[in-house]
Amino acid sequence: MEYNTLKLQLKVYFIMGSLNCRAEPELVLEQALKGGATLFQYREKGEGCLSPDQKNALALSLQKICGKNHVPFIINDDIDLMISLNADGLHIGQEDGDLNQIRSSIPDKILGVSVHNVEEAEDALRAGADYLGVGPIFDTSTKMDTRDVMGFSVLKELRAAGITAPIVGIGGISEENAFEVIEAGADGVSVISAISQHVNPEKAASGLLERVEKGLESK
Ligand SMILES: Cc1ncsc1CCOP(=O)(O)O
Ligand SMILES: C=C1C=NC(C)=NC1=N
Ligand SMILES: [Mg+2]
Repeated sequence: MEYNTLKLQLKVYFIMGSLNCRAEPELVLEQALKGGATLFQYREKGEGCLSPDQKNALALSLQKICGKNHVPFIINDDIDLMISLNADGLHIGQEDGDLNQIRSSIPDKILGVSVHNVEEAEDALRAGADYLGVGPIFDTSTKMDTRDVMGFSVLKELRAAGITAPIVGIGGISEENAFEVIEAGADGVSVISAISQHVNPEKAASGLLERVEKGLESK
C-alpha cells in the first residue's frame, strides 16, 4: 500500500481483544471509531482469551463495525482468521513465522511487523512489511512478555538510519505522551488500554487524535 495513505491511517491505531475491554467490545470499538480512531487491530491474546469459535464470531462482528466506519480491520497473529474473514491486513511479531513466506501468501494485504531495533526493521522492510510497530516505548501492564522498555531511542534510531517507512509506536501510550512519540519519529500511536479501559472510549480516541495531529504539525 502507498506509504502516505498508510501513514495517515496509522495516526490512532486502536488495538484490543475481549480481555482488554471494560465494556462490551463492540460498544468500545464503535465509540473509539466515533472518536476518530483511524485503524483497528483485533488482538485476542492472554490468559483466558476467547475460544476459536467465540474469537471468530467476535472478529466478524468487529469487522462489520470497521466496515461501516470505513476503517481498515487488521488481525493480530492469526493468518488463517485473516484469510477466512478477508480482513484488510495482518500484524505479526518476530516469532510469528517466516516473514517472506507470509508476505508472499497475502501480497495485497496490509502487513505490519513488530520490530525492536534497526536490524529487525530493515529485515522486515526487505521482506515487504508495509508498516513497523515499535515498542514498548513506555511501561505497559497490558502485555506481560514485552521486550525491554525502549523510550524514544529506537524511534529516533530508525529515522536516523534513513528508514522512511510508516512507523507506529506502541506500549504505555496515552494522551499525555502521544505528542512526544510523534515528535520522536512515529507516524502514529498504537494503543490498547488508553482507549479500551477508558470510561469514555470516544473521548479517549479523540484526545489521542488531537495530540497526534499536533505532533505531526510540529515536525
Ligand atoms: C501489544 C504490545 N506490544 C508492545 S507493548 C503492547 C501492549 C500495549 O498496550 P497498552 O497500549 O495498553 O500499553
Ligand atoms: C505487538 C504489536 C506491535 N505493534 C502493533 C501495531 N501491533 C501489535 N500487536
Ligand atoms: Mg504476535
